[in-house]
Amino acid sequence: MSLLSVEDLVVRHGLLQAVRGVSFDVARGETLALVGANGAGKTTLLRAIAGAHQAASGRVTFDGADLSGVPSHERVRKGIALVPEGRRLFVQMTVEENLLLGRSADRAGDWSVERVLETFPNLKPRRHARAGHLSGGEQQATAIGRALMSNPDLLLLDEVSLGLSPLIVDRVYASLQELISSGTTIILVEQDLNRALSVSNKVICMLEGRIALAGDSMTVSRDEVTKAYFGLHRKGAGGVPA
Ligand SMILES: Nc1ncnc2c1ncn2[C@@H]1O[C@H](COP(=O)(O)OP(=O)(O)OP(=O)(O)O)[C@@H](O)[C@H]1O
Repeated sequence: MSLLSVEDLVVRHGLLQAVRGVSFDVARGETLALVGANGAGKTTLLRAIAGAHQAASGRVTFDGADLSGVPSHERVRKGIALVPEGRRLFVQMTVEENLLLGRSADRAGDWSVERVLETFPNLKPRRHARAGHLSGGEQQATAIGRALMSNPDLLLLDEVSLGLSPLIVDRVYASLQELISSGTTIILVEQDLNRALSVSNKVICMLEGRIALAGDSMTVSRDEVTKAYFGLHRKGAGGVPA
């Protein structure tokens, strides 16, 4: 049975349909990369799964339970944790205090402040620093750590590399790789196609609110994804922009 099942989901911002009838499944232990151009609907889809944005129609089923009408804080209790774009840390609070907020879901599991600091060693010396004083990479690690502290079954990561230097992105991804190896189920939105394909088992490319391409990350070609990204696959156009 799938851990997450999304069926014909429609999500609106006012009159705009940002997600238009999207369906897919994620099995336990899988990593799904969501790619697509700006405005394709990736963030809106993640937020709808997390319950941060209400769907207009369709269904999200998690671990066999229909989540329709279930508010976001209840979804965290059920095991869905979102690391939002822009991190959204409490800047006046320390790293440790931000991490401990993840505990409010009160879910059983192995994640502790110590384990987060082991996973993200760059945070160790910053444990008592205010989040507002951290570098971008340290903030990102804190945001992921805070989500892990809820002992999630499903981790939703929205553009974790945004605004970070390539070196720091490498570090964040090295830590993510450990999470993936330990069996955490992840959906991640990533702009960098190579990174998205290398870290995931499955990839979905969104275009204007719809799934333009869904495939196996190992077998799908970069060209196919790039074409789907630009909507060239359905127009039958030949070349892929450089
Ligand atoms: N709060 C909002 N109010 C109105 N429209 C919105 C809102 N958030 C997103 N949109 C619109 O919904 C569509 C999907 O946006 P969304 O942020 O989900 O896309 P995305 O693929 O995550 O893009 P990005 O990479 O730019 O974050 C876009 O047309 C966007 O302008």
